[in-house]
Amino acid sequence: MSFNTIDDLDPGQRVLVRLDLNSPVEDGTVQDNRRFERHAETVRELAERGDRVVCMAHQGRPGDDDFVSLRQHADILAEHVGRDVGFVPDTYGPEAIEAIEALDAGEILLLENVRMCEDELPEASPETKADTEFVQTLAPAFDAYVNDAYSAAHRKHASIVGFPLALPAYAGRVMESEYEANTAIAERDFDGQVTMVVGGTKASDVISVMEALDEKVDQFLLGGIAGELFLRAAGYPVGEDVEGMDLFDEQWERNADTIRSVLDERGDAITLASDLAYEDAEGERAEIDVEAIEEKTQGFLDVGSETVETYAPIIHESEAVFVKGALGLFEDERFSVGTVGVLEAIAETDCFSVVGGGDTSRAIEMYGLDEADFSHVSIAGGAYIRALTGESLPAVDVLEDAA
Ligand SMILES: Nc1ncnc2c1ncn2[C@@H]1O[C@H](COP(=O)(O)OP(=O)(O)O)[C@@H](O)[C@H]1O
Ligand SMILES: O=C(OP(=O)(O)O)[C@H](O)COP(=O)(O)O
Repeated sequence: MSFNTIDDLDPGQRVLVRLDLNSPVEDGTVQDNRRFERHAETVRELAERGDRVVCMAHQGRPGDDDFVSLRQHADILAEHVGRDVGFVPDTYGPEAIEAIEALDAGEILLLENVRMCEDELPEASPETKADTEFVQTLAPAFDAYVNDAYSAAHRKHASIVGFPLALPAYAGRVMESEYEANTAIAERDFDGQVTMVVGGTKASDVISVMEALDEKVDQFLLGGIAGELFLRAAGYPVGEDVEGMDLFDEQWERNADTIRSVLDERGDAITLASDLAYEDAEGERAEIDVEAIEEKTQGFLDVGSETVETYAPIIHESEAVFVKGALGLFEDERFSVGTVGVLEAIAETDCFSVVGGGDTSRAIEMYGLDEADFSHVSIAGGAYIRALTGESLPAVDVLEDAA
């Protein structure tokens, strides 16, 4: 390992731990997910060693609906850790410092959403971030900093890259295991067919992975919002916003040229959905062949069953399958057919398989699939993509420099 881990940190200290508890928020309620379960292991280990454990994390971005307090996160984390997790509605002010100083050995505290602090977000160098009031005020209350937030490791934010310059820095268990698994994949070669299932909401993630893994991946199977944008580039009347949506047009403006050129150059390696699913007037799932669509009048929320029947045999023939992003709005059972169908096909084979994405990995537990049927399930989205494409991660770079 190129950085220090908890094994290198003496127990009984005051430890500041960066977690990634960024979660789906539905009607103001934070949804439990794998990130809590995974990070709980690091937090429990530190508490059991007699450390005073202070956690910081983010939720959403200012201006978005899911930009909320971490109060609910503290309760969900506590359930997974099996110990109380205190919460203080402050990031680094007097209230936070007082709560930190009041902790006893083995106690756990979660600070308020770090993105409520002005110094956190604008991306900057580790030196600039280390110099902020946030880092300079909080760091002296601790003996060590542990970064467990692998899924936010691609961000040059204060809580990620600033603290390692101000405190002795270590990687947590999630950081360690995700780094090991995802980096190994980038360096691995496969003899047989390599397939990548790409979907989800972020077209730019999908494009960058398709461009960077051009040589390595033989077949890309598309779905989700990203897949619909590719259908639009292929000439189908879909992939645009209708009825107050804001998922497609802005992404299309930004990415249309790249999507067209990827499709042009790698068309033979790209399979698009042949049918799509939507909600009919009775509120039931209905499907339509893409050739039969004359005009988009409502949202398409999943790929259709025929598409799944095309994708499954391609997966069965593969030696390695990677997944990034869901093929539909799987959180709604009616539109889980594409995502679950593909995951089931992967689980049936003994190919090398990795499922990534904070949201997408949630489908595995939601639909009763067994994590043991996959080689690795990553709780990271953007960071996983960067690792797969061999890009370095700022959080890992600073941990390495610190070591
Ligand atoms: N057609 C669709 N309409 C609305 N949402 C979709 C559609 N297809 C996929 N999604 C959503 O995409 C989300 C996952 O995408 P993304 O955020 O890119 O991935 P991740 O967080 O897994 O990296 C899922 O929560 C799913 O509901
Ligand atoms: O959920 C996250 O990223 P992901 O959606 O790529 O998995 C991370 O918490 C990073 O959040 P951000 O993309 O708002 O910086």
